Amino acid sequence: MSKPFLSIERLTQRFPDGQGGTLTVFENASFGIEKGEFVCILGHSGCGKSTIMNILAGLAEPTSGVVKMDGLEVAGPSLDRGVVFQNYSLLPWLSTLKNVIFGVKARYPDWPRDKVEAHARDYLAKVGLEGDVVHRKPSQLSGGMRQRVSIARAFANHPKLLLLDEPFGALDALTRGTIQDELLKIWGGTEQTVFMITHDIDEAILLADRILLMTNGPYARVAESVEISIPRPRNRTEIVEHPNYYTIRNHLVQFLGQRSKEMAGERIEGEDLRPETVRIDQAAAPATEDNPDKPPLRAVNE
Ligand SMILES: Nc1ncnc2c1ncn2[C@@H]1O[C@H](COP(=O)(O)OP(=O)(O)OP(=O)(O)O)[C@@H](O)[C@H]1O
Repeated sequence: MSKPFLSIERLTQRFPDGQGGTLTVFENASFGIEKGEFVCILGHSGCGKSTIMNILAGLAEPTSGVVKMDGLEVAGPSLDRGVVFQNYSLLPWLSTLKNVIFGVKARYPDWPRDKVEAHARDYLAKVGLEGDVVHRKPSQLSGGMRQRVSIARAFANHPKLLLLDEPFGALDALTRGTIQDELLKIWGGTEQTVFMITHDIDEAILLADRILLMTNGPYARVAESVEISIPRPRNRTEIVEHPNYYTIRNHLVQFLGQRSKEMAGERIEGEDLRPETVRIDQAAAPATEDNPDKPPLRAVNE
């Protein structure tokens, strides 16, 4: 089998637990992400999602294991990997436009000034920021606008991998909805691979090709990889009509509400613990007479 674009191999993270012992957040976690995939990760607070993201970004080193992108080991941060955090991380002394230009200049040092500026404006326009607003400083923008700038800045740099750590966590539901749509639009036109942490099940179903489900820690595991068998383009109002929507949603709710806790702390021996692939497709296998209300669910081990 050929290696995926991003390959997480036997990742283990231990921290001192503050009482003279060791906390094992996860052990021998392995999974892959294909080029162009949009993958969300769901799990309860403290299971280790941000730790995984920081390792993928090259901002932290695991206790053991490796991450490879395009076959090369991730060691330290790189412009090939863009990160968007919940707290925006814009440069407060620069205007909106200059915040984006700053990143583009670093990425494409040979581009002439006007090309850099046009490119930055183009990406800001894709998230609905045009006109005078691009000259405002971050402190003069609303939370939703600031997050749009962060997303425009990240996409404008064409990173091979985009890491989003709960980018909409601090936004109200309406703004969140609009920016999710913008994110889908901006991602749809690229080959970009996205790995995103969210706590919002509906957001994950709307955006993702695949959702990774983590059990509670310690010894958390990426237990399942749930394929979102709903065609694109998707939109918030129509997606709920799809026959797979509620079956997938119920599966995720059940995992997070019950199974993630039942499996908590379970230490599984193994060198290479991979998630089980779950495909839920009502259309492919409709409910039968013997089994009228239990949706068919196929779990495939890869
Ligand atoms: N530098 C550190 N030193 C010690 N323990 C740490 C450190 N960083 C994280 N942890 C612990 O590792 C575990 C995983 O933390 P992490 O932030 O990755 O969780 P998370 O799933 O992202 O949580 P949330 O959803 O609340 O952001 C937690 O128990 C946390 O307390």
